[in-house]
Amino acid sequence: MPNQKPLIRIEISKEYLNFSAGHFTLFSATERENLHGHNFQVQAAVTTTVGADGLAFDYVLLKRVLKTLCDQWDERVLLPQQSPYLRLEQRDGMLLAHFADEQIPFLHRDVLTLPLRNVTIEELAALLLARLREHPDLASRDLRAIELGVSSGLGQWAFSSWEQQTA
Ligand SMILES: Nc1nc2c(c(=O)[nH]1)N=C([C@H](O)[C@H](O)COP(=O)(O)OP(=O)(O)OP(=O)(O)O)CN2
Repeated sequence: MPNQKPLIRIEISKEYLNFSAGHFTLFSATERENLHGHNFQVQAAVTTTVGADGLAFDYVLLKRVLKTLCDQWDERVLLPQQSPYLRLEQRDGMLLAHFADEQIPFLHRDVLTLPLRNVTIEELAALLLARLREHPDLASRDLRAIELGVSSGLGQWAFSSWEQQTA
């Protein structure tokens, strides 16, 4: 067995890693929730190696990246760009969301569209994981696995995970 460095899992779950956002879940081409909001909570765990100095990497860096990502979504209504049920249209300085026979207007300052099929905790977790993975501050880290969780309320989480494929 080659001399492999020990792996360690570092978990970050801080109260301030959250974002308050509005959304509505789309259940079909004709059924959706009313617009409402959650205080979404975020947590993450990374699996990495530990150096000869007993340090994996300064996890403050991970907390900073997670906070930056949360802040980007905070205090906005989140809309999916890739839903099969929702069409987004720019008209008269507004963003119109077309759903079934409804036209839902939003001011640009209040809304953020995301490359998602639906604004669900599972889709939000997957997108946050992708953005964490591609963040330049983490690119040089020897990350072997990442798990990212998003919660829409106490006791309900979705976790998206990535693991380095061994050759
Ligand atoms: N698979 C998913 N299903 C649902 C999601 C989701 O993200 N993924 N989201 C919702 C809604 O956002 C809904 O607002 C959540 O409803 P609810 O469970 O009632 O939320 P509460 O925090 O109020 O939970 P309580 O059990 O009522 O305390 C629905 N489905």
